[in-house]
Amino acid sequence: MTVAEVIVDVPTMQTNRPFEYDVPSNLSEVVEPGMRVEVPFGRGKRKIQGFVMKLKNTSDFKGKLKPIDRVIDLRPVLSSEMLDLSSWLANRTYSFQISCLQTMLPNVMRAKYHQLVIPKDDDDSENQKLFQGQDNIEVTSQMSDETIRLINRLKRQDKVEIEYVVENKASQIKRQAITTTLNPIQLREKRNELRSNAKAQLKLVNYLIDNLNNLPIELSTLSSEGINRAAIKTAEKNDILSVVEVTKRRKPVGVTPEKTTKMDLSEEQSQAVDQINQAIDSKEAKTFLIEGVTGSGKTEVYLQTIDRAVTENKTALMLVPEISLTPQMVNRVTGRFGNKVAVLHSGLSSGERYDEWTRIENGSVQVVVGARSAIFAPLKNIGLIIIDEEHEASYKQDDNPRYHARDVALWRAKKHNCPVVLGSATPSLESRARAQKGVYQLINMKKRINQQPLPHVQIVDMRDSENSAVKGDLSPLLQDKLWRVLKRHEQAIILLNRRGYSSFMMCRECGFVLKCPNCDVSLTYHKDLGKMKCHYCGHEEEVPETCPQCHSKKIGFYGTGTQNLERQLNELLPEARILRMDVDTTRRKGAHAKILKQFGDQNADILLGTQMIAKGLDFPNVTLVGVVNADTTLSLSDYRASERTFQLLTQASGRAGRADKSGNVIIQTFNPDHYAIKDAAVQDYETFYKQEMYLRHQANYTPYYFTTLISVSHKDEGQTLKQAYWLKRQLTTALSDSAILLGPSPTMVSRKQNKYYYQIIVKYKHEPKLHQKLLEILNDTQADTKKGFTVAIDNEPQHID
Ligand SMILES: Nc1ncnc2c1ncn2[C@@H]1O[C@H](COP(=O)(O)OP(=O)(O)OP(=O)(O)O)[C@@H](O)[C@H]1O
Ligand SMILES: [Zn+2]
Ligand SMILES: [Zn+2]
Repeated sequence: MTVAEVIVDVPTMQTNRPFEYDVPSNLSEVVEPGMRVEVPFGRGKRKIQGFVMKLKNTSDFKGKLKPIDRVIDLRPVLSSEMLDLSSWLANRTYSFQISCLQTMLPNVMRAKYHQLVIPKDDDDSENQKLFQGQDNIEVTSQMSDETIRLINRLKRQDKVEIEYVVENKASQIKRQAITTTLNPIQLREKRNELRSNAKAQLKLVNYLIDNLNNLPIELSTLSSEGINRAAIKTAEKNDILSVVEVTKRRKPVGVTPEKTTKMDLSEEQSQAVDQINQAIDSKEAKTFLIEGVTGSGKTEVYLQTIDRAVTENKTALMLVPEISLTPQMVNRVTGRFGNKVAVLHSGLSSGERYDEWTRIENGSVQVVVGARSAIFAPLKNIGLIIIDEEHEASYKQDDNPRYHARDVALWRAKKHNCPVVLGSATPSLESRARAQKGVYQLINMKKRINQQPLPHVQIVDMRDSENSAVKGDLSPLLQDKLWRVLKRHEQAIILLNRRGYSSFMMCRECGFVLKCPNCDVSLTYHKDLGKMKCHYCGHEEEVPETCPQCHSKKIGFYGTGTQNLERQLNELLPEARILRMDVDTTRRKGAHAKILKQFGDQNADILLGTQMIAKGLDFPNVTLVGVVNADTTLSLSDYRASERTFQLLTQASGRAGRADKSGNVIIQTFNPDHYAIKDAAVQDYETFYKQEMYLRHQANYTPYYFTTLISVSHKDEGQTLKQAYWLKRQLTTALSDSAILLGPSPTMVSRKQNKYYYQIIVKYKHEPKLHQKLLEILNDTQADTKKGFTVAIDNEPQHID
């Protein structure tokens, strides 16, 4: 007997474990781990999907096992590595294993697609029997078991292959076309029936007769031949032709970049490359942290180490933040490795994405570049994993499963015995601290390429009378610098910092930001309460009318939009060509790339935008970067506020003066003395790191403490709060005295879709019972599902809001 362990697609706590099913003899040669199957579940005739995790010969189950109904995939869609990973991930992220399994598959495989069986050998007698002259056959649920078995045997004998075909609206264009069932003789008869003054009809029928080999013919083609819709309609009415829809496959557009070759490395680069290559050669699952200033040439280090892996017939995986997955970055990789590269990003239609996934899965590519979810790319024999801009919060998924790509990378590296390279000019404090302890190996790159100096940064104190007197958001100094850049035909980047925007209060006279007396994070305004509130401990107070520090009345909510700023720039510099990049201008597919190309081709002078323009960009003609409002990030109601500010300012400044012209940066702020701003101005990561570590230590935050965020929601606010307090009591019993419990407090938007959200923060160093307790809590809350509670657990949250 063969028994399959199956994870079923019923995302509840009770079903979050493998269920055993009998593999009926007709499927015994078909079912393999990693395939999806359809199984009966529960009472009644309900059929659900599941993933086969394991096959075995015995079962402890006393009764009669239900049989697997049918297989959905004719080949495994997940490897054994991925199956293992899903177990680990589910446990680590407190999510259902079924969600983890599904997360690993490309979107389309969760939706609709066809499987085609294609003969590799047309002359084979069994193939002839199966295909009966057809090019391929589609696998359907009606197919007999016998046929499925035959297909499976042929597949094993390598006589057929199975291809997934996506029914994809995005990558296919539907067009109208005409076709006819009439033969030339019938058509001529029809023509003879036409009146001689029916000129349009005559023309159409003649055209049809001449082009019978080209059917169906698109309406657009006909129209260019001077045949109009009316004529087609009439012909349709007279049964001469019919109008049909045809689909045309859209080829992904993209220019193949010019082939590049290895650059001669700088001293620092070659030291980095040597260390990493050595780890690749000796198959060491070691983690490197490259702390390299902006423009130090980290990308070339990535490329040359990837090259080593590829040369040794291994594969390499490189993650970049979605937003820096620009053509510039992609071209650098494809320019070096050509068609050995697969690129995964959200700009692809799901069909294109699926095609890339297939190329990876069947071993046609050796290098994968992609955003967060590319960490699940089905690569075999991985020799190197790279995470660029490793500090980026976007590497953590916001929804279930709340995984961090870095954790998954480290897990996979251990499986494959390969090094991981984390790179950044501004590493996350966690990673830098791990390097301090020797868990990661630190590689420093302190110099820019070609002896270029770091840009010259000036901090503008917006509290100064000269600056506060200006109408609008641009200080006289920034105005002057912009004007000079234009005159020299160079380019500028203007950053409007929108993070944390307008929910906090700041005094425009003295820069004072209203903070929580207990938690050292800023208070945020809760519209529904009309009060200022702390997201950590729940402390609340009235909205102040005057500044508690200087008693000025200029305290208020603070912020300008990009459109407004664009208008100000236009008024100030009417001759300047300005590109605006924000959520509004980048909504359409490809818009982001288009704007960057326009700027790169120097068809604009100023690129104005939000966070999305701050990192990764490498434009040689940019000599000025202006940050309009450095303070907004600083006022995030999150203990990472200073870290985020430092990172943003350093990264943004790093866009200036990367080639042979030197760069200038202007940072406008109301908090010129803040260490995050001062250290960013001199691009001094190490000094910032020390200061920030000291403060984190004082306040018991990461990386000195682990953090887990637990949020609970329900339609009724009283119920939510009650449940939150119950949760807190549960946790208290399981935790030692050294753990810190904060809350319950309402989240930033405490009411979403008519549900109330409260959260509890656990800070701890070593709590062996916590994990089990959290699983129990999830379980208990699930049992209460009828009452409509949702509990979410976020391990090491990236934002607390
Ligand atoms: N060895 C080299 N010789 C000449 N030019 C180089 C070399 N290495 C890198 N460069 C060039 O230096 C510039 C900066 O390199 P790169 O973009 O990799 O910097 P980075 O370290 O990734 O910086 P950031 O963190 O700001 O993105 C690029 O234009 C790159 O082509
Ligand atoms: Zn003040
Ligand atoms: Zn507080």
